Amino acid sequence: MKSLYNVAEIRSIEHTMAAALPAGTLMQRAGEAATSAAREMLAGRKVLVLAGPGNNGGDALEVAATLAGANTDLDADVTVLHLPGAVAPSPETAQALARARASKAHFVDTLPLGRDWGLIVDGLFGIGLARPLAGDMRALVETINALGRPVLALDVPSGLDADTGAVIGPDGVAIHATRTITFIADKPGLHTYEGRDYAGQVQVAPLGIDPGQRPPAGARLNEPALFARHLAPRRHNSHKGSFGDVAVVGGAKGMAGAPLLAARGALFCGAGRVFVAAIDPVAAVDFAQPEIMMRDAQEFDSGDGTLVIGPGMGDSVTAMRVLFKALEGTAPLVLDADALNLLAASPDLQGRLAQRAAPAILTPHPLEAARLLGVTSGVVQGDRLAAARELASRLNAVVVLKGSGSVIANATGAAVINPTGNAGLATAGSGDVLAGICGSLLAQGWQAWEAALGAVWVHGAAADRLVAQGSGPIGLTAGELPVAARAVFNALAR
Ligand SMILES: NC(=O)C1=CN([C@@H]2O[C@H](COP(=O)(O)OP(=O)(O)OC[C@H]3O[C@@H](n4cnc5c(N)ncnc54)[C@H](O)[C@@H]3O)[C@@H](O)[C@H]2O)[C@@H](O)CC1
Ligand SMILES: Nc1ncnc2c1ncn2[C@@H]1O[C@H](COP(=O)(O)OP(=O)(O)O)[C@@H](O)[C@H]1O
Ligand SMILES: [K+]
Repeated sequence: MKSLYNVAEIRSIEHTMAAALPAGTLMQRAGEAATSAAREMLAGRKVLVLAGPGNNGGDALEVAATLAGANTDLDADVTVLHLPGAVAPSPETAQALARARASKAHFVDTLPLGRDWGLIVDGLFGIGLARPLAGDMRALVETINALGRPVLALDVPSGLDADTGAVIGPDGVAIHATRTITFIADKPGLHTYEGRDYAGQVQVAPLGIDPGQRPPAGARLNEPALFARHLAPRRHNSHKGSFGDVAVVGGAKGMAGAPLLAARGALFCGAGRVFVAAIDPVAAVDFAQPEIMMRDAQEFDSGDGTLVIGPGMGDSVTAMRVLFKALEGTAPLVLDADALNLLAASPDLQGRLAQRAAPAILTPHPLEAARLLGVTSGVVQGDRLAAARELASRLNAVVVLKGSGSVIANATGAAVINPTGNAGLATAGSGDVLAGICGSLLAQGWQAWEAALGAVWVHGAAADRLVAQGSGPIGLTAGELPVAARAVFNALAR
């Protein structure tokens, strides 16, 4: 299980472990693990180590001391830019400083110009960052980022909030790392919002702390093990009725494509029968995908089938009526796009959704989530896990808060961050495909929680597959996702 611990949880584990070990052990282990990572990354002799005022700086000083130590086989030329704070360092950091001072590393007060660093080690701030980087510190981070050299961040890229993945602001900056070695356990902020861009490749160094001894984490990373129980091979003796019906309700005038994309997502991920119930019907058949059955939303009765409601649905009276009927019924629901906006405008509909017994998955992007919560999208993005959890608990549904590192949350407070996907998905219609995949898995009998986890994982992996094949991220189209999702899904099911 890929657990994600927030700062409070990490501090508590650290506290327990530090009490059980000789003083300074954890920092020495952090230094050793980071030194191995640094050696793997070296792209030249010259190493710049940035050491801040706290224990993150202590970790960096351990790295400097080892890289430039007497016992090393490395011919590294280590420069330490040490930025002590106003308060005295912790005993372990003081010890690391003494070790570094006694090594061949040379200490400087300002960043030397024009050096072609083979590696920069970022030990400015870790989980103790308390306010935005400002003044000289801000200028230093901007200069380092502009150098474009390989950067190994210790624990967290300096300036990034380890809980939320936001650059600590207002008006803050953060180190752009090539790789982050994070200590004790993985952290949510490295995987969502701005985290993926700033952290680069993430490596976890447990520092000898047995994962089995850690308390359960508040969040985790998505992985197929979380939904694997639904990934059974198909029985020979099956028929289209075995895999459920999906009806996509949407497609107001000028937005006929959105429900078709969702319908294809549903079809290619295995739903038995797929309908589009259009608010403003324009075609009797989709000639590119004739398997999809076209209906008029005003007359359509989906029976027990799963409803994916919202793609391109608009906010007409018809749309409202259809949504109201869906909420009154007992069908499993996926609510996306305009259905979410209509829901946001109606406390009555929100109450009805919360009272329903049948499963529901909501797939808001940050602005849709903000409308539902009555806040700005900045507030949502500022703490994506909290926003997703709050929505899930208010609306008694599984919520997928989309975006880089989509967050899946449920009404009991569980939260999962999805690691698949890439910026190729930042294109019109990819969310429609996701909604269709969610509906497809619900229709095939998956529990809502696992359907959301599976759909988000497969959707992201489909985009990763397309990028690996050269079809993105630039110019990747939503229409390519269903076929790629099918390949990913079948590979998982095998
Ligand atoms: N305590 C432990 O047992 C371990 C701690 N470790 C390291 O220790 C780090 C946490 O250490 P700390 O709690 O000392 O925190 P940090 O080293 O992240 O930073 C805290 C220091 O920075 C100052 N500060 C915070 N925000 C600032 C800002 N915007 N501008 C200027 N100064 C600012 C604080 O006043 C404090 O002096 C972890 O991220 C990890 O790297 C590791 O060595 C593993 C073991
Ligand atoms: N940078 C990114 N990295 C990973 N996934 C992304 C990224 N940008 C967008 N996505 C995903 O693409 C989809 C976009 O959905 P949405 O915003 O609803 O767009 P649309 O309504 O045009 O389909 C979501 O699944 C979202 O998580
Ligand atoms: K750091």
